[in-house]
Amino acid sequence: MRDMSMTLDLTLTSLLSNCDRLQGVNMFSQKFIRHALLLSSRGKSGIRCRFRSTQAIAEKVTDGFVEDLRSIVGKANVSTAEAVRDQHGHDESYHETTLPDAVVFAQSVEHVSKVAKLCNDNVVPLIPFGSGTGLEGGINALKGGVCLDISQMKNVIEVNAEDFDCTVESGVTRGELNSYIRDTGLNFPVDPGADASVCGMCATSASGTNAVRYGTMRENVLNMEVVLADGTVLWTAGKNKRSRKTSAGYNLTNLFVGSEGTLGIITKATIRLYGIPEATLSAVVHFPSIQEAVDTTVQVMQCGVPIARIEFLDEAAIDAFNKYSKFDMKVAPSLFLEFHGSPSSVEEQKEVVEEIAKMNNGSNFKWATNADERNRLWKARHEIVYACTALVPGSKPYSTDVCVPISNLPAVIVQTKEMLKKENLVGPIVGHVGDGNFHIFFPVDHDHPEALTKIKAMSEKMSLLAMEMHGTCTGEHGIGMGKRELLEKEVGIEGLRAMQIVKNAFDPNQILNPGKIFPV
Ligand SMILES: Cc1cc2c(cc1C)N(C[C@H](O)[C@H](O)[C@H](O)COP(=O)(O)OP(=O)(O)OC[C@H]1O[C@@H](n3cnc4c(N)ncnc43)[C@H](O)[C@@H]1O)c1[nH]c(=O)[nH]c(=O)c1N2
Ligand SMILES: O=C(O)C(=O)Cc1ccccc1
Ligand SMILES: [Mn+2]
Repeated sequence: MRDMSMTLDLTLTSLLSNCDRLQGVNMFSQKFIRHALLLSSRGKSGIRCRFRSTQAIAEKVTDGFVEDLRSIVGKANVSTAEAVRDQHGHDESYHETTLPDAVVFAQSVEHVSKVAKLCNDNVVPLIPFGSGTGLEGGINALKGGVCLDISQMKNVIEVNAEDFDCTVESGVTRGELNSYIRDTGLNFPVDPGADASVCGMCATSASGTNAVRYGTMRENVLNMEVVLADGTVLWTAGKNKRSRKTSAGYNLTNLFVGSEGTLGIITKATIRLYGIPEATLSAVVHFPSIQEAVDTTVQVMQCGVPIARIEFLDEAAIDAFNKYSKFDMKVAPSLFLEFHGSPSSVEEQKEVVEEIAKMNNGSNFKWATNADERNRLWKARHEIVYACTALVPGSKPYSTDVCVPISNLPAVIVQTKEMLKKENLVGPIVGHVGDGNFHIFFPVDHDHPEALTKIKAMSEKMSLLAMEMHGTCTGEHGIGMGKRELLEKEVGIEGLRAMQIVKNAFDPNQILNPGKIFPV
């Protein structure tokens, strides 16, 4: 990697030689900027990073640049059509669309590397696009530029069934992978509700309903092929490596997990697989209060039951769930459970959990033993966002995503519910409560900006409460656009600065997904 002074020189050179960017700035400011840049190049100013992060991005997707993109990936794999740019300018959340100038459909890592180099040389923003299912505006092109869609790279490179691992290209989704490996008796259990790309899941450090048993992406990625901003291709744990453990230097794999497209483009991932359990049993149980449902969860976890799924839905979420997925469950705070293991272990887990739930006044246990019933239940759980969205036609999802140590979960959920009542806000609550993680769903209608202001204030309050209770503002959706202002509060100014140093070292020209993660 280049050293920092060289980086700065390059940045300054490209800034000073591209004065078209300064045209909208008045003469006095232009003079000041030039002077400041020259001073900073001589090490006399503390504003270096500032200019790098805010001024270094050019909007230079000219016809010539688009031709250069076409010469790399072929004419058919570049689009500047408005509909295509629109489709790539937003994810599934409420964040309003911001269009890239061009969309490139990469077919190989060589394409990705050459496109990155071209963008870097021309200081053009580059935004990796997995499958567009994110919930924090991660793919919005805040500064225009090139959206790099890597969803067509769909090879499963290898499956090492005997080692319980496999390597996939960036476009393979978790559903596609699980269909592909079905005959091996293995599966990849990490399951955000959507059929996201595995590499996109690495990029957001995704998890979902069964992280409580199998971990999040962080625990399940062994290695990744990554393309850096300047086109360099590397493997985070070394080429062809897939050992379960390593103490070899810095953990680059973990650095790229959760980097949200801001440090590099993940073109392949080597991930862990698990045996499909011999026996599986699902259940639903209802409670008189949220407190009793969540207390049950805490006690189940504290008893060390190796539960595969323990999901909370409050009465508002159950109501939406019933209406959308045609169930008729009791409208009450509920837990959806799943046990995996040998028949005897599943039976033992069932007995312990049933007893704990009954002690907390859980009732109306319904057991789903056959695969069709179970699949119907979990499909509907995964569609809860759409169920909630359907309550307010024309709305888009705003999700909160706090996560706290399990013993603090009952207090945080109960206080959150009280805050909702006080603010007169409607928001179904669902949670991966075994991990101490839960979401409030807020429907956002962009015709009512005042409602969005209120929702944002509530979301911030919740995040601050979670942090106070030793938790995080995002357990699994990432910072994206929505949580940028909370990052410093969570990791402290020193933590934020360390992250910025890492960002600047990997992406000196600030081309990779600009405007994400870091506060504006
Ligand atoms: C109905 C529903 C339900 C859920 C969720 C979504 C939806 C629609 N999600 C969120 C979502 O599925 C999750 O964030 C995925 O990991 C996003 O993967 P995509 O491939 O869609 O990334 P997407 O294309 O949306 O990109 C997300 C971010 O990652 C970056 N990125 C994507 N691919 C990359 C790559 N190959 N290299 C580098 N950067 C890349 C992008 O630049 C962006 O910043 C979720 N999540 C969760 O954790 N738990 C859950 O329970 C749910 N539930
Ligand atoms: O279903 C989930 O677990 C999610 O993470 C998605 C989500 C988003 C917003 C509210 C509820 C659920
Ligand atoms: Mn979730």
